[in-house]
Amino acid sequence: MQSFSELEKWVDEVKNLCQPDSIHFVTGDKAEEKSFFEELVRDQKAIQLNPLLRPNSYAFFSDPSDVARVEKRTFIASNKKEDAGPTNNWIEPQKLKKIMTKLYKGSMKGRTMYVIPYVMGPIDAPISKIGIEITDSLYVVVNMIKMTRTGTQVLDKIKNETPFYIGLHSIGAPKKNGVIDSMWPCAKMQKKYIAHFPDEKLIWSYGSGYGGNALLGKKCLALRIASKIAYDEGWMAEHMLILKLTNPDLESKYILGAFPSACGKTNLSMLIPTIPGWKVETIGDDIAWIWMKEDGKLYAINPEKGFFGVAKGTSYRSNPNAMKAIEKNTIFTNVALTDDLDVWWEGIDKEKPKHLKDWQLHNYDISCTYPAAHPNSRFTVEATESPVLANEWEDPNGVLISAILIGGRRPSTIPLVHEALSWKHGVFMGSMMGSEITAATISDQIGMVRRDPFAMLPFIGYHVGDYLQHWIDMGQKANQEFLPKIYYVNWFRKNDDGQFMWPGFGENSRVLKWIFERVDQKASAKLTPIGYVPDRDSIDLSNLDVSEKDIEALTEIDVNLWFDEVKSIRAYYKTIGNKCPIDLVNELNQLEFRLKNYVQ
Ligand SMILES: Nc1nc2c(ncn2[C@@H]2O[C@H](COP(=O)(O)OP(=O)(O)OP(=O)(O)O)[C@@H](O)[C@H]2O)c(=O)[nH]1
Ligand SMILES: O=C([O-])CC(=O)C(=O)O
Ligand SMILES: [Mn+2]
Repeated sequence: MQSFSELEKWVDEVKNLCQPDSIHFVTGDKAEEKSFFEELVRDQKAIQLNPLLRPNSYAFFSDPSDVARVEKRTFIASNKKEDAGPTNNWIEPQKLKKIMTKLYKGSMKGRTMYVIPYVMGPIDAPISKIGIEITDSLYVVVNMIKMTRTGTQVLDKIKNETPFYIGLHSIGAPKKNGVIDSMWPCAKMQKKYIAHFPDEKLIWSYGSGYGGNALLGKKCLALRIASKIAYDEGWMAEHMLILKLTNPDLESKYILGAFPSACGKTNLSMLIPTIPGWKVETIGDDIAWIWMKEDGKLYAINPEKGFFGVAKGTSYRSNPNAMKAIEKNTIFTNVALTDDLDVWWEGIDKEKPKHLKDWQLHNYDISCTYPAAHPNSRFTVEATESPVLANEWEDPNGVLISAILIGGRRPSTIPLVHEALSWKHGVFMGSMMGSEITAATISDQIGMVRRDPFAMLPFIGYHVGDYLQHWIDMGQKANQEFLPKIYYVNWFRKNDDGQFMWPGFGENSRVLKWIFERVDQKASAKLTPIGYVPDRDSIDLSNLDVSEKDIEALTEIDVNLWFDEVKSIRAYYKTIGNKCPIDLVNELNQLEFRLKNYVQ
């Protein structure tokens, strides 16, 4: 959409369709946010945490059917089926609109309809995008306020004819007269639809109130729709963290990391190095928008303004900076509650109290054997609460990218780190990336390995083959001298007892240091069929508590396992069909050739 009058017309249409009791335009000011939380507490939708322990913080508890993104109910309704590709659910757009229009009819009865003007990206960055979300969920509103730049200044931009993207969201639970609302009203699973119309750049979401299903700026706009816009316009929207790494000589580089949901982006983006003199600061923890400037170099911005992080497993030991960020002004979803109204989850430092309320607010004591917090429990907090936010985090010029990490949960085969031989080989590595399915998505296959190219499988708004070709093309267009190097990292390799061999978290700084020094051509490496791996002297393992045997295993290349991998990638490329880039098939053939000729 292009103009304020179009916006007014759309708001009016939605009002007539969804029939809310009232309409509220979100202004984004502090007094308004405060009154929203007061209303949420008064209506028993949220619990205010103990202000002495966790000031200005609130806990929400979702319906058990509404705890994560639902990929089965997520649709890319492109005009042509072919454009959605083999990795997306597709429905003919007119048919889907018909189904959803029926559902939206009267869906906001008894509720307020909120209009949220927001911008993804610093307000003046060249690739920032304006969005308008209409929602009937106040939970969504308070989360959007923390996660995006929201408010009246965005409407001013629209009045000045800046184009914008619209998204309609309803929890799909009209209030019935005389019936008391539940704490988290939403629709049944079969009625949830997270729909994208990429040809119109339109988002319709119905029936779920959770995270990436409902905060439409995040996965729906900043990834699925933006990935399609980026493909058409020649830039990239990626599921990546952005960090700033500074060495003891105070030289800095910016590094991106694509890991699937619940695979360590937030943790890496704010880690505290265990090696002296090094520093990591955060630019973003989930999404990066990447573009090429006239100098042929690649730059990135974080389109978000906050963190929607996994709570479970977060502790002062694993991620002290996240723990500090969430000491106040935080929204928690599906965590457990202590008797004195603070939060608790599995993996937090504090010992398990004798009594808790679990994430469904049931009494929970030591006799309970199931987890008290949901594995996908989350915190929402503004980036500015982080003690390690980089100064340039909202520089509209973006930051220059030196290296791109990709990775996931692979219990075997993939070593701790290896460097791509070239950009194309790096794209090959990204294309074959696999990971165990985690609790960030509702699935009956949690724990199984699936291919997840550049951690974007659930977020590519078009054909995966075109997406991979776009990656190759971006590298070809860039100034070759300044192309970021690509690294495959794996913090999750396991030993025969099923234990992680690499301590991870702060110790990952050792790998970051090697990468930093590789970019500067200071660290050495061993050339192997799969790429460059660190040799023993080039990676800093001083004062590290890992056995010789495990270090050996972490960097070992098991040729037989790699032959299995090649076979499996070949089968996977078949599923991409004739749009699978020929360059990637060549890379696969070359990998097989190098493996056959490898003498260890
Ligand atoms: N073993 C191990 N676990 C890790 C490491 N880094 C993160 N984790 C665990 O992985 C889980 C998810 O980590 P996050 O950093 O929240 O993952 P994310 O990629 O930001 O997840 P999304 O927000 O879903 O995109 C948490 O339970 C962490 O404790 C690591 O280096 N080693
Ligand atoms: O989108 C969500 O609900 C949370 C998230 O960051 C992810 O799953 O990658
Ligand atoms: Mn994510």
